[in-house]
Amino acid sequence: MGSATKDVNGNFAADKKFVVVFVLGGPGSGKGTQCANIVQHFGFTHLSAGDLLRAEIKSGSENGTMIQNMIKEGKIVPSEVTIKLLQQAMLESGNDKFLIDGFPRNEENRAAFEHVTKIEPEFVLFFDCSEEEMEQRLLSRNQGRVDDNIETIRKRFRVFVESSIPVIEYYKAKGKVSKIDAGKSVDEVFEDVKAIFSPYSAQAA
Ligand SMILES: Nc1ncnc2c1ncn2[C@@H]1O[C@H](COP(=O)(O)OP(=O)(O)O)[C@@H](O)[C@H]1O
Ligand SMILES: Nc1ccn([C@@H]2O[C@H](COP(=O)(O)OP(=O)(O)O)[C@@H](O)[C@H]2O)c(=O)n1
Ligand SMILES: [Mg+2]
Repeated sequence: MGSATKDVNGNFAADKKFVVVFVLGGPGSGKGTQCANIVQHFGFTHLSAGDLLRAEIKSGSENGTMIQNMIKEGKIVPSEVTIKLLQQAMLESGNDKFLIDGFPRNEENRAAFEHVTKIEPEFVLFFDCSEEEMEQRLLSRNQGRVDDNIETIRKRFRVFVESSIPVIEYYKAKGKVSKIDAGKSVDEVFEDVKAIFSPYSAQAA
């Protein structure tokens, strides 16, 4: 049970009780799909940075236009915006175990989150998938997303290679990355995911 208290700066500096798993992988690698499965089996709260940013656009926030433009271009929104949304969602959830999906996506995201929250991830789940497969999946995702078109997809692949892979390498050097072959079927991937999360099953509701 987490007592999700904030300190005076509105951050989690004094609270070490949160369990955070970063869920990373290229666009279309299956992060959201597998997080939904993990939530059901292991009692985590799923926070997708992309979903939070899209909700912020819909809410009519003053940052909405900026966020929308960045997403259309496949660019990474400044950390302060995304981290604020993540912190709010963590506090509102009342939970103490989180899957943070699609974050940190670059070095700025990573360093700022660590600085502001003082939270170190338990581990990083990395969904490894070929660009050919991810492209197919994104082009048939059919969620009406402004960034699921071939032009933006190519830009997102470039951002993933140039900015997000270095974050995965950073955690790999710390021995924190669990890499999953995400090119298989949803059920097969979840079998591998389950094996990684089994130490957490005793804590599930
Ligand atoms: N293992 C899989 N095999 C085939 N299609 C998948 C698989 N995992 C997810 N998908 C589909 O691919 C698309 C992208 O998955 P999603 O979970 O949204 O990925 P991400 O969050 O990494 O972008 C969705 O339409 C989803 O239903
Ligand atoms: N940490 C993050 C995560 C997403 N985003 C933005 O949101 C877009 C969609 O992210 P997403 O995680 O929903 O995308 P998928 O990898 O799930 O396809 C990204 O391409 C970025 O423009 C961001 O700026 N910063
Ligand atoms: Mg997603």
